[in-house]
Amino acid sequence: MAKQANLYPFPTVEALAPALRAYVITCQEAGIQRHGVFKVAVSGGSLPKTLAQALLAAPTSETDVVKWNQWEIFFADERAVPLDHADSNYGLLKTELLDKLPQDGSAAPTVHPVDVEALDDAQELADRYEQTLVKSFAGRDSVRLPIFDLLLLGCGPDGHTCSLFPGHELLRETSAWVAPIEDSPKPPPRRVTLTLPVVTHAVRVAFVATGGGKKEVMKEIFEEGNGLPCALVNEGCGERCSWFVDNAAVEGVSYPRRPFNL
Ligand SMILES: O=C1O[C@H](COP(=O)(O)O)[C@@H](O)[C@H](O)[C@H]1O
Repeated sequence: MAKQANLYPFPTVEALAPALRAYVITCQEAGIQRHGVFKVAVSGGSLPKTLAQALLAAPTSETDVVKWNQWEIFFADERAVPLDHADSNYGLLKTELLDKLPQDGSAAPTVHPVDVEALDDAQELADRYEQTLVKSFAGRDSVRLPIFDLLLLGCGPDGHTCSLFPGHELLRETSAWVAPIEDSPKPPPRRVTLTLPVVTHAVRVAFVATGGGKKEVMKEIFEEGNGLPCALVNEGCGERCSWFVDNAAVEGVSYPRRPFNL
């Protein structure tokens, strides 16, 4: 039987953050070993804050190093708004994390925001972002689907991830890498998102879900699935998928927990 997604619960976000850091650094080292860079896509929402807590912490050993200059950061989804808009996932990551890195060149990841020249046309915005991926991944995967070293994802209270929403036709997309959405049920309505095949093709996928507000949907994802986007990622990735959660988010959820060990 295929192995299932890993569920790692922690008492608090403070306890979760060092484990998330260790996991990301392991993925970073694997990516650098494979192709000299670490290609990671990140979500917006509550993720960047927890990620910053994990990655901005002081190193605890010689190998506990975030090699920012070898990171290539993409966005798992983005809203069609200017990059300094309050709804921008890029803007959020910048405020929470990128602006807090040393600005002297010693920690300068390559960051790939969407092309703001195309904000008025979601299809064009998606096509241009797909071209950004094609350029970055070309020659390496030659190139049915890009293979991210890691996707860092959030889980909405309705079970959405990226901008893939429950029951939406986008869940049936099979050929695009990046797709537009004009009718997101969560505002703002116009967005672009990595598609499900790209998400499930990543080397590793990590969800971060914290707080009691997530516990009903976590129960549904892990006990029933119900075709929820997060459950589809679990099914598509199996053990390549890991969930970093606090106890509040999984209270009452029947699913085997794993102790976090790398
Ligand atoms: O709209 C979005 O929501 C999801 C989930 O956000 P959260 O605040 O519930 O963690 C997020 O992962 C996605 O990137 C964002 O565009």
